[in-house]
Amino acid sequence: MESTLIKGMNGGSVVDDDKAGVIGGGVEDVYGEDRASHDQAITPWTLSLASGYTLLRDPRYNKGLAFTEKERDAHYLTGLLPPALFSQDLQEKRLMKILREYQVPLQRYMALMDLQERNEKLFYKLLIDNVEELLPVVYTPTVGEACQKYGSIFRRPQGLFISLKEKGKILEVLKNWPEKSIQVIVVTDGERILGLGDLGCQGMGIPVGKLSLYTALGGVRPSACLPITIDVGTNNKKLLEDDFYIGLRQNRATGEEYAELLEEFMSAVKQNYGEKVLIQFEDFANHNAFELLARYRTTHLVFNDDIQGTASVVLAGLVAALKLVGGTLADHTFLFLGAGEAGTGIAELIALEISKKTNAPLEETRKKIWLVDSKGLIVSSRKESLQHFKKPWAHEHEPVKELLGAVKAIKPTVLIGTSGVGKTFTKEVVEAMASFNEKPLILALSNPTSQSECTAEEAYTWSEGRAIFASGSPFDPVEFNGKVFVPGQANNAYIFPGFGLGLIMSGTIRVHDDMLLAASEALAAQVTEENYAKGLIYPPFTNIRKISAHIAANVAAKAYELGLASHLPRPKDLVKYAESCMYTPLYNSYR
Ligand SMILES: NC(=O)C1=CN([C@@H]2O[C@H](COP(=O)(O)OP(=O)(O)OC[C@H]3O[C@@H](n4cnc5c(N)ncnc54)[C@H](OP(=O)(O)O)[C@@H]3O)[C@@H](O)[C@H]2O)C=CC1
Ligand SMILES: CC(=O)C(=O)O
Ligand SMILES: [Mg+2]
Repeated sequence: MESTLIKGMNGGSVVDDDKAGVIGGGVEDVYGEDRASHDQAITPWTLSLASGYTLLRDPRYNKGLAFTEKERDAHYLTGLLPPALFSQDLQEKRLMKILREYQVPLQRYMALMDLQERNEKLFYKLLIDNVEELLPVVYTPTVGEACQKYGSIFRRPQGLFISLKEKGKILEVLKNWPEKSIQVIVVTDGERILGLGDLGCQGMGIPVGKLSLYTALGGVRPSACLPITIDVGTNNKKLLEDDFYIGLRQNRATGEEYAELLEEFMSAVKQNYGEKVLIQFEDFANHNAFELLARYRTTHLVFNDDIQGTASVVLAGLVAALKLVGGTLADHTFLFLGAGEAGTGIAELIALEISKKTNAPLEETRKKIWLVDSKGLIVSSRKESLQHFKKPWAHEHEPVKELLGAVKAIKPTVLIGTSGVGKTFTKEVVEAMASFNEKPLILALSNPTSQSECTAEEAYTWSEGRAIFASGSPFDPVEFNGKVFVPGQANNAYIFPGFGLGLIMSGTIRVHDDMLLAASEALAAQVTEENYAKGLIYPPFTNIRKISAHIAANVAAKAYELGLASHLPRPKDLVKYAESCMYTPLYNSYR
């Protein structure tokens, strides 16, 4: 086969003629490319081939019918495409029409994954321009169903699979990944996928989905994102017996065997990608999650989204909600259903924020926060038998077995669901909240929708329209007594993309709790009077890139303040700098 060298961006054959382009999400396309987020120059596509056939199958550079006549000529594409020329906007219009025709959410998910595999820029343009419509497809709730059925819908592998079989050669496996300049890794071991439990290797849908949000919502370029699933087996009997299961067919490795694999992975990542690669732990079970975070937070740039990202987003919602319910955080009483990663992570950040604001010690500020787990209210008489992360919450109180009893005994102003169990905020629970609160604040955070502690309709109806409600997975607006209530989405997707961008653009080497508070503060500040008027405690996702830029700026500012940032000098205007770092999915022209 005769070789023809085709060069991309750095070969000088790509022209930025989209400089003035504006795409959705409220961020102007300053550079037409995401240059400022590059540590090194972009690797161009340099292919040896006889025709442009390969170019059409390279999702990073393929433009499909948007290749111009000149490009078709220059890149051996003539005849490989039908004659029509489509603009990127027309391509988007066509695809959105097709997507809307699918009745089944999983079909939309599969169509979007196919698009990502076929034409990356178009995929991200769709996602950014139609974020509210497509978020529930690439993310919760549909991604949950996709993970459950991953084996059956599997077409082409996405991300990197590292299994127990690769023990001793993880560095080699990392080197198989085609991209060398990685800035964010989202990694799972699949043991606690949303509220759906152990999905083993099929949890891969989560890192893939989270990273597509890193790009669409936070502007981190796709080539810098690496989804990883660590497969140590699964204890899900149904999957082990499923002919189409794609993972190792064995029970989960635990103890030393698990710890050694993770240690090798963490060392290999640092060796291969350096000190500044962000590793986001996602959907690990809590018996590993807390330990991994504690072990690696002083040696690596690590962030646990379920513990820390969730805490930051919920704190933002609570701070914003004060405008509607009044008082300061310290005036409120919090009750959680669920005392795992999300529950105790949020509780700790609320206590920290109150402590910072009031100068009261943490031990004191924790006392207004109560948690219920599967055995009932966490109280001091249970202390001995509690997991370490629950112990700080074992306050003096008589034992209470059920949530309803706890609600009646504690009389919280804020009720937060982080149990992973649906329908647990019953009519009686919501009515009790509404009986002693003028505006009960109710957050049903568990994902996906099937696991939500209650629906938006239930929260508004049972509280007679008085609840301020937000949920982990989205719900449609609800009409009650002639008034339309718009529920917010309390999901860590508001935080992690901007948070990660802030770390990357400042070259930060460690995550500090104050950065979570900084992210929270930035998000809360983005809620407008118009949002409050609708009862919203989060801004809509439509402007998420603008929001992410503000979060990134606040996080980076904190990193510089703490002396943890390495990109010097510090840019003067961090919001503008964050925006200039963001990847935009507009096509380049090829000479
Ligand atoms: N909206 C968002 O952004 C986020 C939402 N989540 C969601 O939160 C949920 C929990 O996640 P995570 O905290 O990581 O999970 P964990 O497994 O760490 O914690 C679950 C907690 O819920 C408790 N629990 C389970 N069943 C019941 C029950 N019937 N009654 C009372 N308590 C119960 C468990 O009790 P015990 O300890 O006794 O077993 C445990 O304390 C998931 O659905 C997840 O999708 C998570 C992160 C972010
Ligand atoms: C949103 C998320 O991270 C979770 O449900 O696990
Ligand atoms: Mg998660």
